[in-house]
Amino acid sequence: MAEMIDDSLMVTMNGDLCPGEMKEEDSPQHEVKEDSQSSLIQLMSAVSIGKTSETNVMSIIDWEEYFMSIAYLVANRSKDPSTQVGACIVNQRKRIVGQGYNGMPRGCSDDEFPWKKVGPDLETKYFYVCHAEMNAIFNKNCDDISNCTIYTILFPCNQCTKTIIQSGISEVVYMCDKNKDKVEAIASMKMLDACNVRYRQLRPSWAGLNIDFKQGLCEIVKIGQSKSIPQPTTQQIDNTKKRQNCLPWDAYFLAISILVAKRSKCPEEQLGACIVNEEKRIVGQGYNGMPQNSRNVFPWRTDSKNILENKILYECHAELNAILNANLQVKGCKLYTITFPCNECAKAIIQSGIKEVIHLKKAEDKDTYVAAQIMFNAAKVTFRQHTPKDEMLYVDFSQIEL
Ligand SMILES: O=c1ccn([C@H]2C[C@H](O)[C@@H](COP(=O)(O)O)O2)c(=O)[nH]1
Repeated sequence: MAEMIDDSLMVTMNGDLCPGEMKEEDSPQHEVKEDSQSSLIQLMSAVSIGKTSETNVMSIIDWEEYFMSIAYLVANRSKDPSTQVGACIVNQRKRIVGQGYNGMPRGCSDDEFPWKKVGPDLETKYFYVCHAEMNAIFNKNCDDISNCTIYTILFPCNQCTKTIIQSGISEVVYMCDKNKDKVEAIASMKMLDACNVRYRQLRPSWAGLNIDFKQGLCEIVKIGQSKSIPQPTTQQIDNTKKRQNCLPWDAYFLAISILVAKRSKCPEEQLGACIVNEEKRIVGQGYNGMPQNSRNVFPWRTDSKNILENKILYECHAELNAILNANLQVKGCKLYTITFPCNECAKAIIQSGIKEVIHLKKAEDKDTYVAAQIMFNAAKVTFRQHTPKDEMLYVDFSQIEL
């Protein structure tokens, strides 16, 4: 049975939630101990935080939209000239544990293997290309993905379905079922039904994703709203050769960081970060938020004379959360982030063994960033600003006919 997704969620300036917001325990932020938390709650009541007269709102991407958006963004790495598919695997704590797109097997050159759709079997892509779902499973960043959900653009074929079932995934959420009458899809359904793996279609309420590298912002483009959004240039595609305009790695990881930021409830600035290992696997992602399980008791404001009523003492930064959310070793990894890390995050980056920081925006001239740079230099953590070639990336959700 198909399920509708929620509209984007809104949060008010003081952190109050609008109807339908996820409970705080659903947040993938790092955990805090319950006992230390209760004393904090008392403290917060004592300083009577909570209501402010401010009415600013910030849009937050819904979990399901977020995971499917990740799948669409990942698809932008595919070299397949005709169909770019993406998939992402999510565990019960709502952490992304695997991402993949359709491509040739490791070591099989994208330039040498065929991308043709028609011709003698051995000369078409079909015998060689690995599907997005299979790649997401093989790219997993933890040992066990049982009871996870896979978000995928296409309903999985029978081969991927076998891999999904054998890896213990318990739910498949897909957008497009254009292949539903093909024998491969029918076989998939038979296997999923027999093995009690749930599957459902996500009906899109959005047309695409507009990633603005200049501002470090992401806009969800709803259906019917797309006219104001710059459309990708249409060029003649040669679908016998590898796709040329695939998103470069640095731009891709920064785009992921921008999308991750869209989960942040911070009304002032939504920030995101991701950590990438040598194999180019994303091992951790994070956004700025209050400590996990803090039940929205902490303020988002920044303007109170009483420092205990401001967010600064409580907010966990995106970089810290990405490190704490990592499922694999972060030693030797790269960290991609929208803004240059503050001195506190710099300490966490250095202590965790991260070796390179790639930031989208220029570091502001403030002591916290100067201190971070001094420490990075001393610790031999390299850092560089990366400005993607294109200022905007439009991720088109209608690229695959629904
Ligand atoms: O579930 C699926 C089904 C297909 N793919 C990949 C395999 C190919 O690279 C393309 C399909 O190419 P067409 O030109 O549309 O036949 O999509 C996948 O990753 N997952």
